Amino acid sequence: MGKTAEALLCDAAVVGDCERLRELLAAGADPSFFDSDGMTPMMHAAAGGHANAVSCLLNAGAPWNALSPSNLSAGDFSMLNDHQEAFDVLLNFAIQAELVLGTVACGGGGHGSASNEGYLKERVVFGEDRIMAADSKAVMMAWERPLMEAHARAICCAGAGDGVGRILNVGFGMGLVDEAIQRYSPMEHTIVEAHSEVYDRMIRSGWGEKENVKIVFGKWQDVLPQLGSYDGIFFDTYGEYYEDMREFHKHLHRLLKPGGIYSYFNGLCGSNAFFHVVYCHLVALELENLGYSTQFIALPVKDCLSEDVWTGVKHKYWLLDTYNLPVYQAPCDSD
Ligand SMILES: C[S@@+](CC[C@H](N)C(=O)[O-])C[C@H]1O[C@@H](n2cnc3c(N)ncnc32)[C@H](O)[C@@H]1O
Repeated sequence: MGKTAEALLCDAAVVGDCERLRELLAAGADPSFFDSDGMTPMMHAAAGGHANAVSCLLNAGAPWNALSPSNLSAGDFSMLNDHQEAFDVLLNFAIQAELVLGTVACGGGGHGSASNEGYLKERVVFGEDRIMAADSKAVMMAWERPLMEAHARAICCAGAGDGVGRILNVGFGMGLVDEAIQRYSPMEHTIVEAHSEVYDRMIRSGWGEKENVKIVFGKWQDVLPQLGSYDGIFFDTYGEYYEDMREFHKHLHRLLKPGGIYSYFNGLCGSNAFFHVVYCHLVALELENLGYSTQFIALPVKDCLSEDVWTGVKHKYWLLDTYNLPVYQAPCDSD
């Protein structure tokens, strides 16, 4: 029996034969086909570094975000095999697609993709090393402590000399970032928290009595009028979507002082390396358009993430070896 048009498409993609690909596509071969190994023609083209074949398949409607059985996309195959040109083609296409169509690749934002309203009404369970919401989903986990310490450093250590000014943290969770912020003795440290049980726990553990701490209870969306302007801001909520974070970004021009530093928990698409890169670029594009300068600090996380960290957790929200800590600086007055 002869091969199907789709199998031939995969063969042409493996060797990067663009003429043959065009012929087969023109005759109606389906570019979104998965072969018996769960690979699409574009994954084959990307794995072989055939950038022109990747373009040809994208133009024919092949999905850039299809996943193999091991959860790898065409972009991941280009990254894994160091094929820069094929990677660039896929990255540019994915950014354009996400800009137009929104959150195709990853519905969720940083921590969790449950409904925020639903989560805020649920009970949470506080453990030694985690806060859990319903359905065995982790709201926050202690393995992130070094990341939170690095975020605190980024938002507190911007200015030269004069001590640390006014800092805002949105989302208290386990208080890891806030503990780290306190070590810099900021002039003022405002914390926004919307979950009543997390808030009660903060109060019970003495956060309300700290001289430089101001706690604002409520959803950040509702308490914006109570907030001032800050030298450093960290954003890390739960159960919100990328769209919610974008909404928060619309208020940065008022919340962040000129030259101030903004950072957020960068868990966007934390279970797929290529999708994660796409979302790092999307946020950077969005904030650079507003005049912010961007820097990502690469932090290895393999060592703090043994498999048993996730015992009892339904959704492993971070699977990558490197955490990209975002540091955005607001334009200075004179910029
Ligand atoms: C991932 S935890 C934050 C972890 C924190 N960065 C730490 O170092 O422990 C997210 C927190 O955001 C809170 N939260 C969720 N939605 C919120 C909202 N809309 N406004 C303010 N806080 C929110 C959650 O209750 C939770 O305490």
